[in-house]
Amino acid sequence: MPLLPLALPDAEVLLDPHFLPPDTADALLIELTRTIAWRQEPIRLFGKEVLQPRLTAWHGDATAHYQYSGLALAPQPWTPALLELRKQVEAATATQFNSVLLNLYRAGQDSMGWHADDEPELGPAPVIASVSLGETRRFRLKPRDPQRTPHAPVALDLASGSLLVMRGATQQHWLHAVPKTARPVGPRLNLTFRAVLPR
Ligand SMILES: O=C(O)CCC(=O)C(=O)O
Ligand SMILES: [Fe+2]
Repeated sequence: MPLLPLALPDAEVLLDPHFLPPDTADALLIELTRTIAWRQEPIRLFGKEVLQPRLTAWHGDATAHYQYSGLALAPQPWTPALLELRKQVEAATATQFNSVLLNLYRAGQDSMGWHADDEPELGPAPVIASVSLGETRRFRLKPRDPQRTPHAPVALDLASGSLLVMRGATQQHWLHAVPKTARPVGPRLNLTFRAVLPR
């Protein structure tokens, strides 16, 4: 299925809800849940050390160092499953990626707060390619400055096997989040492929 653009001002967001066949998505979810060395990283939130409300892992080329929410992350090496998925994502997006951030939302209380992927090492207009596996969770987007970008917040339900691409000025003008949900939900695994610039 093709990537279809969403009509949003000051952004380039594209979605393919059926990027991976359901069987492939299911198998990948099981394999990655089992084999990735998941960690719950501490972050500083309003001056306090807390644990991130999700599990994470960072894989990529040895040169792809990355700062994330104040964490300096050295990448773990690519695994065969991650390399295969990268190949498919690169073909679909005509973009090359040297790293991937994995997030495991164990249940509804796991989340990601409002942010933009605007770290300097991603460059001014990064392409972020996001594959979701497992439980459908709501992904929200809202303008950073509603004066400049007059648009209501957007909610996308990212189902298993979907591919979401954010590129162009999206990170400059929009924020995104995966809020907690009170619904009883199973695990969701998300992979965001990124191109980290050399230091
Ligand atoms: O889980 C998601 O869909 C979003 C992940 C995300 O925004 C990130 O890794 O920066
Ligand atoms: Fe993000």
